[in-house]
Amino acid sequence: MESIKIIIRKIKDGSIKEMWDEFKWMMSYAKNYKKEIIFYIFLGMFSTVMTLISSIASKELIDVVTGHKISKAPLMAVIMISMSLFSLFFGSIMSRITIKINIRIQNDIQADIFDKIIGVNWLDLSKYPSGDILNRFGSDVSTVANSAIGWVPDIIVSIFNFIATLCVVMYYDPTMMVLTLINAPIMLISSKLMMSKMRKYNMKVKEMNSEVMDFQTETFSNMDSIKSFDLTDLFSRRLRDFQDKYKEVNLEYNLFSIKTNIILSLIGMVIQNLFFVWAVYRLWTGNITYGEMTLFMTQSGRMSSAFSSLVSIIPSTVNSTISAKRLMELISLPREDRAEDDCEGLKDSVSHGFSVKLKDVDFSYVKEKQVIKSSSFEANRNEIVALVGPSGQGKTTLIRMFLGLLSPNSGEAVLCDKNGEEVTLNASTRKYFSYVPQGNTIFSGTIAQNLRMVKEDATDEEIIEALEIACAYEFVKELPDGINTKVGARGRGFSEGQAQRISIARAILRDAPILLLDEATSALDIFTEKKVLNNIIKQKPNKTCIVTTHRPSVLNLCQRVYKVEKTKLSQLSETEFEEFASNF
Ligand SMILES: Nc1ncnc2c1ncn2[C@@H]1O[C@H](COP(=O)(O)OP(=O)(O)OP(=O)(O)O)[C@@H](O)[C@H]1O
Repeated sequence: MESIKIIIRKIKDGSIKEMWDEFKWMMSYAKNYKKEIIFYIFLGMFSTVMTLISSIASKELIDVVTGHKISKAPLMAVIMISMSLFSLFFGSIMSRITIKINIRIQNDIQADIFDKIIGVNWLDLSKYPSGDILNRFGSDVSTVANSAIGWVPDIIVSIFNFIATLCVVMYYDPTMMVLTLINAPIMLISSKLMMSKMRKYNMKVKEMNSEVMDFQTETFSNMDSIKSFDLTDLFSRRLRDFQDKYKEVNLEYNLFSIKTNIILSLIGMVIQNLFFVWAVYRLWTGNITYGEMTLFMTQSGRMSSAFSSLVSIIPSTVNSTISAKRLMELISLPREDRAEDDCEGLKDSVSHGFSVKLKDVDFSYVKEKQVIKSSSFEANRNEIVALVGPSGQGKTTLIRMFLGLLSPNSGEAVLCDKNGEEVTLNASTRKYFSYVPQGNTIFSGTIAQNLRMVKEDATDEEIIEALEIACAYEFVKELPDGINTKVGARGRGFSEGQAQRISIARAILRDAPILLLDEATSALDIFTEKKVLNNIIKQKPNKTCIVTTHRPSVLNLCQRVYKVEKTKLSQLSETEFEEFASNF
């Protein structure tokens, strides 16, 4: 009675329903491979039939040797050997098909999930640590892909195997069949009881893996700081702490698995021994032949292995549904708003330039902390407009709003063409912006490849022109391979100021009407900084340039300066500006 109550509780706590939804999601990927999967199942069943025929042939052969049906001997030997060879052959084909489909499904799922993840709303995705995303993208995708191909076919083939073997046993001795079936309800009830605990442990292990991955990515991308602050011992200790936690979680899960395995194996052993005792008894009483006895023993082994593979589907099901759950969570995050149609009308005015406007905007990342409140802003074509203010007051937040990565909680953020037509800033207006973020954003490849990322068909001359405007060509031309010089990830091999100028050149090559420079000239000397900004305005007419800066040298080039402080964005008057600049 108690166990029935537990089962009902498990069903009610929703883990079965949750798993069913996750299963359906995984299977949606397998749908595209119906034909291959059906073929795989067919081969699996065929191989089972071959093995059964081979077992029956071996029974006959034993009967021949022990004095029965002597005339059938050569035929039985041929059948037995050829069936075993057939089954070997089909086993190899199946393994080949499995790997082929598996790689294709894995690539499919990975590509699909990758597209979905990069299409997710920036703010929602930014809440996940990059190590966690990497772990989900790597290990969870591969688990789901393996299950999409292996799961259903394996269940079907194992059930077929079980039933076919059962039929053979029933044909020779129905009591044996009953003994075999005792296994089933016991195994099913115990696996059901294990399910929710297994899911809990599995989730814990996966979360731990994500934490470790996050720690590793963070450590290796901040090696400079770790070494310069002499933090190597600290990070070594942290790694060991993670390893201890990892060990603890995994060992806990392993202990649980061992306990459940022992219970299931004991049940299996009892049944198998009952089976054996019954077969010996039947042989002793002369009801079966030696051949039948051997057949029962091999079939009992086959049935228990078919049953174990059915039971082992349970932990792998838990593992893959948890992976599916983690991936579903990522891809079900809200997608970016791409109101493509709204910005259709802007296409023709690109060469005339655009204005960017904020109208009475409020924004907060989290409810408790307002970042921008009742603020307005305007930057027009042929203008350099500065955003200044103390650190952490919201300058980068405003840049994210211009890029349509963030939307105001209230008020309007719009792009405006020369005729005054306005379009709300969103993911599809992003193409009208060139952005140079804070920090190093160079990718591995050559300098030319880095620039061509934003304009695939750019000629060498266009690349050189952009590098010249960004004052980068003066050092690039001195390099032995010029624009084809290799750059390491994050600009390795170049100084910060050089990497910044390559990033600016890339933004210039994109030739978008609006250029956003977020502290993008911070590593340049004052002279080069001024030269870069002057070049942009002179050589690229109708551009709107918005810069965030802490340096007064840039401010003198700006038509307007906005200060962000204490949630307010306010335009500085000339006197305020002079006062502000003198306080630097
Ligand atoms: N992804 C985020 N989630 C939650 N809060 C954030 C996030 N990014 C920034 N903030 C908060 O928003 C505020 C403004 O940050 P922002 O990066 O816009 O400042 P900033 O003026 O550009 O600073 P700095 O001059 O140092 O670059 C800060 O208090 C910061 O803690």
